[in-house]
Amino acid sequence: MGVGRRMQKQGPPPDLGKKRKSFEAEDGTRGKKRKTSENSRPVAPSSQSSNGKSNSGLTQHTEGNFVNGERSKRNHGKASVKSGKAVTLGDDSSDVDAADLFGGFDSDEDAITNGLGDAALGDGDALRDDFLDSGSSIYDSEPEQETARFSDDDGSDAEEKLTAANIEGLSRKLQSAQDEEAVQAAQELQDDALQTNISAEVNDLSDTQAISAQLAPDLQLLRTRITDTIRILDNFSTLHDPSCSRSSYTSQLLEDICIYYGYSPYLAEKLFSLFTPSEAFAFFESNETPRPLVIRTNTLRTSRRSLAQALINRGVTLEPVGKWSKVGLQIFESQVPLGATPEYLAGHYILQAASSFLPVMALAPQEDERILEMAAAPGGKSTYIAALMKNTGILFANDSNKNRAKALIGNIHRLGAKNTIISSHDARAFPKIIGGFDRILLDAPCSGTGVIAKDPSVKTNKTETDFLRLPHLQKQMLLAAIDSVDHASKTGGYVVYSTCSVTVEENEGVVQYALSRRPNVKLVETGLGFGVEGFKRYRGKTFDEKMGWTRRFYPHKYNVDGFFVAKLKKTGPSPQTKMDVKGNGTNKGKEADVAMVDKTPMVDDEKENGEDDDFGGFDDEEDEKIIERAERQRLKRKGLNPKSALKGGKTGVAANDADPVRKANTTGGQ
Ligand SMILES: C[S@@+](CC[C@H](N)C(=O)[O-])C[C@H]1O[C@@H](n2cnc3c(N)ncnc32)[C@H](O)[C@@H]1O
Repeated sequence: MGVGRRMQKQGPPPDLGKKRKSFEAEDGTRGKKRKTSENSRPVAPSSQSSNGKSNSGLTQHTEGNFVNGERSKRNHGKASVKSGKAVTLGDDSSDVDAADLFGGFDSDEDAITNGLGDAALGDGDALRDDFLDSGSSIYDSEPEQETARFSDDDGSDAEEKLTAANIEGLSRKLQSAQDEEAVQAAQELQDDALQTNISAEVNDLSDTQAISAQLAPDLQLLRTRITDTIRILDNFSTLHDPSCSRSSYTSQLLEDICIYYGYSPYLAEKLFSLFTPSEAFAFFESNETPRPLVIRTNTLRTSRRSLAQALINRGVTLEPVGKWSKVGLQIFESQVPLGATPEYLAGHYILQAASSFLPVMALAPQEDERILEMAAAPGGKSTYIAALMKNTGILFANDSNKNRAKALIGNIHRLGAKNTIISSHDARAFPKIIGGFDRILLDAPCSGTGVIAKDPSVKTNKTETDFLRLPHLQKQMLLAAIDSVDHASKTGGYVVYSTCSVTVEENEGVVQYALSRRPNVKLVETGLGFGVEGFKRYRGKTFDEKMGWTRRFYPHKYNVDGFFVAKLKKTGPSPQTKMDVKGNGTNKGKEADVAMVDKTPMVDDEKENGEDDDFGGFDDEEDEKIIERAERQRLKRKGLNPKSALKGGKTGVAANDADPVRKANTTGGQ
């Protein structure tokens, strides 16, 4: 972390209405510039949206960063009230007592108890303190705020003007602004040509349309059109222009979103479909701001209170991350690099996103258990599991990527996890290697659509192929997890599945697939006292009725990375899976569910069942063809010869890119 960097408080964002009001205040007066993606297109008003010319000149747009403005004001306010001394920490920093910060917490607070997840999260009221009524009013549109929102459109005041006519007006404005800029640009080019004697080239560029297509649109107008369209879509029956369909408004909006935020049309549509239009807007907005920096106390080495005191003495401004966690500290400001303090080097803490605590809390590891984390590198969750196990029992921390496994080894050592065995296998092979686990965490490789604020490249580099390939891998991994857990465990028999993605294909779709293939598992509650319920229905598909027990965490609701957490309980042996591994020295002498059935490709039982839909199934061969075709196209687009790049035969798709495991390794988190 950079010196002096100040972070906003972890917590929910203000409601959209308030944001909008705040935005109006700022929007007309200031705006930061930010880049859009290369494949962004020029603004195409509804009447002209077929333009479709590429806009290579579109590199900047205005950030009406009202979310930040308001959030940071509010949050910092809260921080200074709660941790007043810390915030004003100066030379006499030693005066500050960490206990003040923690509101006189119990000295045992940091001693992690068994089943922390359930216990710590049981207090719904406490959670609401930290997450407030997170986003509950996001969909509300208070009349006076709505009026204010449109106040700078054209000076008119009435809601009835907020119709398609309004949008068309905006489109015209955008177009005329572009045209005007185009004319100016042409003039400038001519002037340049006169000076440089290259008038011939100027003539080539004299097509105003072509120039227009290369210029940045007026982003304030674009943003206004986005908010206007959202408003109409949210109140469609009363506000829409009868001559315009809902889908034309939606495609206009998506087009604007792609330009404004820099998403590929494919991903913008996928993410948009998860929310109401106004919530989608809040989601896209939140991806433009970083999440708070959080550290997790390593209770194997210290207590949160001692750690907080030590860091305060070094000039760090911090406070507990929220009542839902007893180990998290949110960092607001630091005079020292947090990855190099003596406390860091001594393993007293790890930098870890708050949402990464959640799968481990849902797993609720117990002392003396035998636990597996299937995809564990770089070890943020494994080291938390080891801490909750108080270094008892056995933790298997596995990751197929040997390079990433090195970071895992480093963290396991630094944080002093002594009950941990590190391995590097393809997680899908586990049922054949070792079983009998009381609990398994599968924090699966994913597309990273929950962490776009951290990695904006996700906006453009995730393709349709990724959303076939990743769920395919995730489904296989989840079946392997189920087949490796011990249904007869006295204390457990649980599998937690998590991703840092928000797409349904990678989450509910994967869980649904596992439920349909393994009747010996059922969904149970995560024990996390907050989070949005998982989808029970999506785009015409109906999921298991308990899918609402899975939890979705969104940046715009909780100011954490986007995350998904599902908890499954195994109720009986997997079909055809009994195999006694007693005596092979790998477990506590339990019967392990080594999944012989999984030695055969899982695609077989799908074929038997004849099911294959967007979420419920996959077909290896079919997928492979699609993946290969897409890979060829991608290579061609890059100007590479697919034949030489794709070594080998039919399945020789590609060394790095086409191997889901290798490719997935690039998307990870702590
Ligand atoms: C989201 S990251 C895991 C982050 C980790 N749980 C943590 O908290 O630090 C996903 C991991 O899955 C690993 N991975 C990908 N495919 C795998 C496979 N087939 N078997 C095992 N691990 C795999 C990647 O190397 C990557 O480290």
